[in-house]
Amino acid sequence: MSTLPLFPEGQAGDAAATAPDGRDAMPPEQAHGTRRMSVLQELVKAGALRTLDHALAQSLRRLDPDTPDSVLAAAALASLAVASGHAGFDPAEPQRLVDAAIDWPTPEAWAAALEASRWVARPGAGDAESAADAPLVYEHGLVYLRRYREYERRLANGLRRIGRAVPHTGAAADDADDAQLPANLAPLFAQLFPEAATSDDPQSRAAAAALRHSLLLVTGGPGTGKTTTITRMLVLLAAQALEAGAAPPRIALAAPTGRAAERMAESVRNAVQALPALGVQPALCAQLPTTGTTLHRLLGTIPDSPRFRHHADNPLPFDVVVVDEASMIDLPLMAKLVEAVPDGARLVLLGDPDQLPSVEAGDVLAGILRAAEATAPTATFPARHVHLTRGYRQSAALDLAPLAAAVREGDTTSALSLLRGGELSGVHFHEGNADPLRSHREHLLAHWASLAEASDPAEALVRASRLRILTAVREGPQGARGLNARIEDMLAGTRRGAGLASAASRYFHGRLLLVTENSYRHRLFNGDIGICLRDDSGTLMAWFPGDDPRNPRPFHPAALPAHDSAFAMTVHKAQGSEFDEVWLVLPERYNRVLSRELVYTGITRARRMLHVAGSVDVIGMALERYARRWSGLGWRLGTCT
Ligand SMILES: Nc1ncnc2c1ncn2[C@@H]1O[C@H](COP(=O)(O)OP(=O)(O)OP(=O)(O)O)[C@@H](O)[C@H]1O
Repeated sequence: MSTLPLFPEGQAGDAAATAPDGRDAMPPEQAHGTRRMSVLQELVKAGALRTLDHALAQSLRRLDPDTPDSVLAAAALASLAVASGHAGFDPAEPQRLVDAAIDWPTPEAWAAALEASRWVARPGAGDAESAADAPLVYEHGLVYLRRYREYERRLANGLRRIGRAVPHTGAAADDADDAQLPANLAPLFAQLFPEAATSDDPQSRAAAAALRHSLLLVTGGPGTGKTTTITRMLVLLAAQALEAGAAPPRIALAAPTGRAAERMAESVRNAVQALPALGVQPALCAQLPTTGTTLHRLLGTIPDSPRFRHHADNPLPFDVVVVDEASMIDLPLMAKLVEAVPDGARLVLLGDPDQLPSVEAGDVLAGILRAAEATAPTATFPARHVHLTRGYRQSAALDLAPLAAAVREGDTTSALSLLRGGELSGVHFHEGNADPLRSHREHLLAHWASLAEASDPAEALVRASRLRILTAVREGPQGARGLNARIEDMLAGTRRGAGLASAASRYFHGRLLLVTENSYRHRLFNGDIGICLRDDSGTLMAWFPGDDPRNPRPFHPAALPAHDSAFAMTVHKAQGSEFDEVWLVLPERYNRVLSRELVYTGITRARRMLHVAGSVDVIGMALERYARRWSGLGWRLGTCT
């Protein structure tokens, strides 16, 4: 059997060398007169497949013309599933992926065809590698592209390895009570967590668990103290090493995007500054890291390669790896991260599980959490999970918590009555308003025009984060693309001496940019935001944040990786960022991407003021939908069915 060059890693979109010809051979089912059109043909006709998905099915058929139509369709759908955020495709619920009227095979017939196919591997056990010559894997009810099945398997194995190991520093992970601290740390613990003495304080529970366990999950909404807790936990680990006469722990702080890494480092610095007031010695505080890095930088990108310098055979040189915004990490990246964590090191994942899962194959954090919930710490998946619920960042200006809770729970009645009631400070509902660019033109335009007047690029980037339009969709009248085009026209009209003609020039002084692909060469990553401004010599450059926030890095606009404008951006792209004032603009009609996670993620990006523009019907439909993803991770971790 020939091995197919399917889906070069990280370049799924480029692999579509074959354009769909729309002429699918007559499927065996049709030859027997049972259906008029093959499932694959129906999918193509419905416009459900991407070129790449169809090309995969076509290559299988070229290699073996007898491949049943249902297997070809399953291959195309497994490919489409990854692009829709799933790890694999469930043939028992195809309408969850494609909601066109398709004459689907019965789950039984589909399963039988998959089981009999030469293209489909059926590994004997969840942790066994699947045969390299079969491009698909059918396992535990899901059809996977082999590569993604392998990522899932490697991730599960890696998590188990980390969780079972005895941490380098600290007490062994055993079944003793987490709250039982090493006696010599008790005084410091009491200083760090004064509330633990009088109440059941989940922050202190998380820190105590971290002393005993190598794999810790700390979750909670914005401002619930995840970073503060972890900073205090790191103090405990540093103190423990000091007492034992060991070297200080080597600690890495990382996040999936540069922006999130920066925010995390800033929160850690703030938390460290508060430590002396709690009586912590400055010498201990000095051992904590003050900078964060992206996961890509941590793992060491190799130019033009999806592989990293650090992996199982060249692990990261750290004893503790703390990763923020873990809900944004997709399956391939999480698998690579986990494999690069050395034996005996700790991995701490922080995140908000109610946010949107990663756009790419994911729901990884949710899968890990489900497994951690379902198991005792000594079982097959020894992870500790602490969920923080009390919000500490109560801004007097913005009373978001009640609305965020209603949205998170899908409680449409409460969410709408809170929005309409107008009593939450800082929250403004523009019911039925489909065009805030028109209704609030002056206010919005004044903000964008001010970017071009900043004294330097660093100041312009700070100003840029003061206001952002967030959209659910990219296309359509309420989509980021159309709004950006209109905003650019509006700005062109305001520029002195500039007629509309200058709107045609793509790059202009004050244009906000959003990078839409990872470029390891530029060290620019999907979601990074920059601004076009003229430098001292009058040359227009694109400025992006660097390691030092005071010194953004200039790039020639023509040399940038793929990018869009960023005056308006999708909620997906805004994950990990916060803005003083958020305008969440919802589409006029229901769209598949709407879900309660999307609305939750969108509204929780606001720091001081939130505007929601949309209809009651669309909000209601969004809150009814839960962005559940197909994943075998929970099952693979040995606990879920
Ligand atoms: N136990 C506590 N007592 C008082 N203030 C606290 C406590 N824990 C956290 N805070 C404060 O709450 C704010 C938010 O904390 P922190 O940044 O740790 O939250 P977070 O969950 O990491 O937030 P985000 O999700 O935005 O990253 C900070 O100002 C912090 O000082």
